[in-house]
Amino acid sequence: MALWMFRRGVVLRCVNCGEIYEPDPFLFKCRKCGSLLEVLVPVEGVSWSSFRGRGVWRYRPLLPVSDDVKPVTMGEGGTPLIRCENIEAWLRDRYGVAPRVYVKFEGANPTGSFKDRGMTVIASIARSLRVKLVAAASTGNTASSAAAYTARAGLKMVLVLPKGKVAKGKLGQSILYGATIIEVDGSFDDAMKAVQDAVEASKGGIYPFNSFNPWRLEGQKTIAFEIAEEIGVPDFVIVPVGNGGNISAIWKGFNELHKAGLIDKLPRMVGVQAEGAAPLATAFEKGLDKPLFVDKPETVATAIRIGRPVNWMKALRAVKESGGLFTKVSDDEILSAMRMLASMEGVGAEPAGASSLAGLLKLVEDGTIGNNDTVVLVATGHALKDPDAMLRASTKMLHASSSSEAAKLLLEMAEKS
Ligand SMILES: Cc1ncc(COP(=O)(O)O)c(C=O)c1O
Ligand SMILES: N[C@@H](CCOP(=O)(O)O)C(=O)O
Repeated sequence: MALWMFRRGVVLRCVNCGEIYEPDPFLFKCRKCGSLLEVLVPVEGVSWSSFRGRGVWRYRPLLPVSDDVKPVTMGEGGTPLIRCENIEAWLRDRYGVAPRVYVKFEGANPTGSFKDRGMTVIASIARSLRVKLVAAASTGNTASSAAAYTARAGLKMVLVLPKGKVAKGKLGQSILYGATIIEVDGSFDDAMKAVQDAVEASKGGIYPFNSFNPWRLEGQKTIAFEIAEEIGVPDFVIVPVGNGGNISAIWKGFNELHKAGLIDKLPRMVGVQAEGAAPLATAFEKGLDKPLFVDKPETVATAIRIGRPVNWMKALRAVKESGGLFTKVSDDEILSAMRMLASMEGVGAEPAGASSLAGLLKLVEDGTIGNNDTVVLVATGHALKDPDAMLRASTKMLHASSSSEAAKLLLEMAEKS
């Protein structure tokens, strides 16, 4: 086993039965009950001054890989945490409520989404293992990120994508980075099943970069580290949820800081799902402790068009343990939030990314979030990922038949303003 790769004291634990395993980069499910695993990293002796440099690798003392592993990195992480004073003023005018609102803009990562945080860690592990073939199912962002990081690591990448359901920017990126692509007739959940089945049958011959691989999620917990280091612990962190990996990783990050004594409280985690793809939000609403899987998920937010989230247990636990909640938003609310974030704050997020703002509006309206609350919206992906959605979200254009007519229109506008 590749024990040299892992920090001393790191173990794997089953999220369901609690069984503990030695760190094994090829173990993705509990041998006893078949549930997913999580990585436990020792936090003793870690202080704020342990962290050096910037981005994901700044937090190396809390990452599970040993110092002998050479990172495959492009400077991912260290994304801007942007105060949204225009949205705050709008909320004050409209609802008489004044929370402090920040956006963690994950679109600023090298391939335009939070996935890069996970991929830098898992690509470093995979390169050290010299794996022969990497695979991932994707709604698009995992694909483009995995394709980029495997290209950089010199690894062979195969992506399984739901045919016709991946936003153009993401598909274009995946092609550009040189991955082999299998388009499957079916949904993301079908693509995911194909990867899980093939990984299991290959007995180590195919290495998965999806979030059922717990080592990948370790990179994503650095979102929590960056937020806490920059502004302390917010009252709410609002996260768009599809497969459920990211919200659980962020929650894990806050917990590690808490355990290390670096923060003295924890945030409430809010998961946002689209109405047409809400297996977790619906279960939460009904007080169930299992998801209500959706066979034909539908939403304009293609990144979270997922009916059978593999990390459902971790995601439900994150929300419940934190005293948080799930909420559902409609496609119209998502597109309107996308427009609002861009036109009021200059932050261009893809539909799934903007759904965190749509969630905030719901929770301000129903009184869950109020005065003096500090809220961080995780804007998970860049607007450029999905040009069709940008065009759907944008306002109508004026037309001029000549340059002189365009100049005339401009002058008329100047007179009126
Ligand atoms: C832009 C974007 N937002 C949100 C999500 C949902 O994250 P998770 O699947 O970890 O719940 C994804 C994909 O997973 C995504 O690509
Ligand atoms: N939205 C995701 C879905 C699958 O990704 P994973 O993070 O669960 O591996 C994507 O971008 O493909």
